[in-house]
Amino acid sequence: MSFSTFLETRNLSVSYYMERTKIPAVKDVSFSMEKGEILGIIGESGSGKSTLAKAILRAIKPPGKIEPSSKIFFKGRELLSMKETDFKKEILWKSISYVPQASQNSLNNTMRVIDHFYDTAYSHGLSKEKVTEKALELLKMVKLDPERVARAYPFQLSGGMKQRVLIALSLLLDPDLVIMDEAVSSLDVATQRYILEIIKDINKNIGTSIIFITHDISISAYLSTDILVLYAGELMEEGKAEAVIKTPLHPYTADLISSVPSIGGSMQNIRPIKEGQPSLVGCPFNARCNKLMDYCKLNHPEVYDVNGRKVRCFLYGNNKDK
Ligand SMILES: Nc1ncnc2c1ncn2[C@@H]1O[C@H](COP(=O)(O)OP(=O)(O)OP(=O)(O)O)[C@@H](O)[C@H]1O
Repeated sequence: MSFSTFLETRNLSVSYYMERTKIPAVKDVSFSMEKGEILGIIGESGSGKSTLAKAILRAIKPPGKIEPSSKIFFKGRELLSMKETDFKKEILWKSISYVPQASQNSLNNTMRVIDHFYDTAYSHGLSKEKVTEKALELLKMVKLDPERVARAYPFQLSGGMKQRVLIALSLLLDPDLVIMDEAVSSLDVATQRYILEIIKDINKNIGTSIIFITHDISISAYLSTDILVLYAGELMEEGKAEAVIKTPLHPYTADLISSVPSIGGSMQNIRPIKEGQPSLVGCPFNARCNKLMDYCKLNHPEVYDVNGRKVRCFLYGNNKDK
């Protein structure tokens, strides 16, 4: 790891140990991100996006387990080997915070919005005056009427407003990184766009780095500076967003892009992605791939470096004589 690396996972693997089977949800994922990036993590349902986010937050609960070979470096510290109390005191909320999936339900309807800010700040020793001042400033930043919303109960707010409250809350302790899991998925398209603009502004104006998890590649294309594509728990492609969207290298990324009207081109060019389950033998995408070679059926590709892009596909590996 270079000391300038902001976040780096190395061989991160997470499995859920059920009574009879082991579900490997995240497999050997190695990626890094620099400060100031908006990294979009995309993939279909079940591809391991939330599990990856929870691993960085050390929020994996049994039957889930982070495999021992995994490492997560953040600003020069290895997070998984930190004492839990140190992680909670020094990293969580203060350096890395999050907006969880289905987050609108994570607000407590019996507490006013401002009390959620007091609650979050409580264990970090901030005075009530300071928290009030900061909360109002943040509510304004996410384009809410600060005084009115601070006094409101969550049930008095729309879904989009609650989502903005949660984004404001995630910024309370000035974190370097916020992980947002499907933060706009449940909202209508106009509200989504409005919130994506706010997220872009936060990134630009206060420099907060963001990991934005979504199953919708058009959202990622719109928001992200960098994109990481997951399939069946594995990194399939990673690179600068513009390059990934304009010239996708992995057949799966290409299929995701051409299945979406807003970035795939005209309606005539839209192709639905072939259905199928991840394969347990060979390349996990082999049952759905339109560039399938015989070799992919039995062999598992590693991640290849293609001009600074990462891609897990034999089209880019040295597979001659195979
Ligand atoms: N608590 C759990 N117990 C058992 N298996 C789990 C648990 N949480 C996730 N999994 C399994 O791990 C795999 C990855 O799930 P994960 O929720 O991380 O995917 P995801 O890409 O975030 O999907 P979604 O977009 O639907 O949330 C799936 O096969 C899922 O069934």
